[in-house]
Amino acid sequence: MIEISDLQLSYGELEVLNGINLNIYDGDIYGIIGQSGAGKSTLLGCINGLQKYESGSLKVDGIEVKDLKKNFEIREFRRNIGMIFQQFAIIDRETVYKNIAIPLECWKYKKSEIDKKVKELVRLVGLEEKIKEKAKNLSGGQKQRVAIARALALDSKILLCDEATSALDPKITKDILALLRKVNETLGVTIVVVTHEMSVVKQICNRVAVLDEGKVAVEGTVEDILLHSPQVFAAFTGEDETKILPTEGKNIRIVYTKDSHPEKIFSQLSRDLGINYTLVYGSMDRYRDKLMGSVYINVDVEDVDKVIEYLHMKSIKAEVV
Ligand SMILES: Nc1ncnc2c1ncn2[C@@H]1O[C@H](COP(=O)(O)OP(=O)(O)OP(=O)(O)O)[C@@H](O)[C@H]1O
Repeated sequence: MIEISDLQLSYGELEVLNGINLNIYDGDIYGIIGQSGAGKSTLLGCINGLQKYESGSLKVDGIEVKDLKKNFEIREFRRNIGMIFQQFAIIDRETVYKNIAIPLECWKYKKSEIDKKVKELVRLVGLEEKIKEKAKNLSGGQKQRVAIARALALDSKILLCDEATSALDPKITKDILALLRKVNETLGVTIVVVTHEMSVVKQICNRVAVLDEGKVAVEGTVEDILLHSPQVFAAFTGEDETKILPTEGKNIRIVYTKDSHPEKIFSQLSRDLGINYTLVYGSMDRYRDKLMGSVYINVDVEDVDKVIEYLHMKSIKAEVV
């Protein structure tokens, strides 16, 4: 578990982390999203001990990271934390095999163990056929697969991803995110994903923190935020749905959840209540494997209470916006 409380870090006058509080639980795929300069990479650097925070606490499995002083303590600590980057950071002139073997060689594993582990990992990341290929001859997506395999070579329990898909096209991004999900599900690795892309959060994260000017602006499960306060994400998607709603009458947001698909209600609503309404706008999203979203309807001011009461009676989530 990663426990962060009141974390502060400045570069000279610039306060980059300004009281960060969040917990990342074992098995999470945790998204840290924010605009450029919000402090996301700095926070990742604190988690793996590369950045020294000034005050507050950051514990990984109970170990206060800033208390690690001796080289061997730091090395042992980092062994459990793999990291991947936007630009892959693998050695182009070496083969796929060698790139994955390097951390194992550094830790003086036996040749036979290295061989077994590297072969297991290339299978996991789907690169068996490229095992002898030089990294420079690989595509971006394949390079990121090598980087993931290398990051997991020492059986890391935590994988930190710093904009790991930002240099990839959408289809390859999807494949890499699916691979990260497989790593999380099959190996139980906790994954922390730093990104400025909402689509990345929606595809794989279970929890998310929105970082703004060195503070956590919002934190919670992605599902809850998508359902209850999607406007939080508007800055990242560029789609603030509430801006296009009519200014007359009252707008009601009806939410699709994993348990309720309210489409049937649209034909019944007018009939049962004897009122008119306008279907204004709807947006559907995939969140991991589910379809989620909301539909906005516009009703006359005098009808709003009975519409809300009716929807709630039918166990449909709805609110006036
Ligand atoms: N070594 C450093 N010295 C001085 N300032 C720094 C240093 N590293 C980062 N900064 C500044 O700290 C702020 C936060 O940087 P950081 O890289 O953590 O943000 P970020 O949210 O990851 O941004 P991006 O998405 O652009 O990578 C930025 O204003 C950056 O210019």
